[in-house]
Amino acid sequence: MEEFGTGDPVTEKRLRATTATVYLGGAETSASALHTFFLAMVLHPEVQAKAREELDRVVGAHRLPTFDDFGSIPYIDAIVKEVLRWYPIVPILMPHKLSEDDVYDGYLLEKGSFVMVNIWAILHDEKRYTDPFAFNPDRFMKDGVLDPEVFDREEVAFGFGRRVCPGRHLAYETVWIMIASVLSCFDIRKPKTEDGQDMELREDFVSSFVCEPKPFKCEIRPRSRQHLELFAHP
Ligand code: HEM
Repeated sequence: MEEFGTGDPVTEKRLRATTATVYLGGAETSASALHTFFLAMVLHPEVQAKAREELDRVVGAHRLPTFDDFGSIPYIDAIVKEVLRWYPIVPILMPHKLSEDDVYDGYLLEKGSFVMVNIWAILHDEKRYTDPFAFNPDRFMKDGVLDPEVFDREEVAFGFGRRVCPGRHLAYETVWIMIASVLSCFDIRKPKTEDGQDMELREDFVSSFVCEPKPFKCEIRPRSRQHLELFAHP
């Protein structure tokens, strides 16, 4: 740090605090989103098949997806949006204190009041989302592209106003590239029981400040030797 910085202790303290904040704010949340993604894929092989059709067509089998593919593989965006909507990582936000009087839906909210946003309710509102408890990325698609008419709020999952998640773009892109890369190369399935049947899995989530699936078993198999090589040595 000294080599690149000023050696100023205040700067160093800020750098340490910023690094810790990035880690504390970003590590568990992004990992939880991926955890939710794996559960959704085990439960919905038809979504994997659709994503793979898009990936094979646009990206092909000789390279991994990159950020240059952004905009060309909209179904992957639809999956990211649905992962963040289906079980929002932070279902109820920390209290926000109003810095001035506000009016919402005819109600006066006085300066100094605490407001807690219910992200879960917004993202499961039946008026906006048909069958809101179902995992269905197609709700964000129309005619093969993202539907601009859908109340698309992966942003809702990242909060609002001055305290909105500052890591939201990094988080979205991290989750996007992970999902695109994993689906390019791997098949995610229910594990088999001893008598060869698919093991039953349920949507079972930890209910705490950060929402993520309880541990579950799944099989993650390379689609082929070529896909495995590609993932290991991109
Ligand atoms: C899928 C991943 C993520 C989700 C769902 C998420 C969600 C959220 C939410 C809902 C808030 C509270 C916003 C509010 O109160 O209005 C928040 C705050 C915050 N997030 Fe994230 N986040 C994610 C990833 C990240 C990453 C990658 C970073 C850092 C690189 C990060 C850093 C922070 C910080 C520092 C805050 C506190 C902001 C403040 O209070 O001013 N988050 N996040």
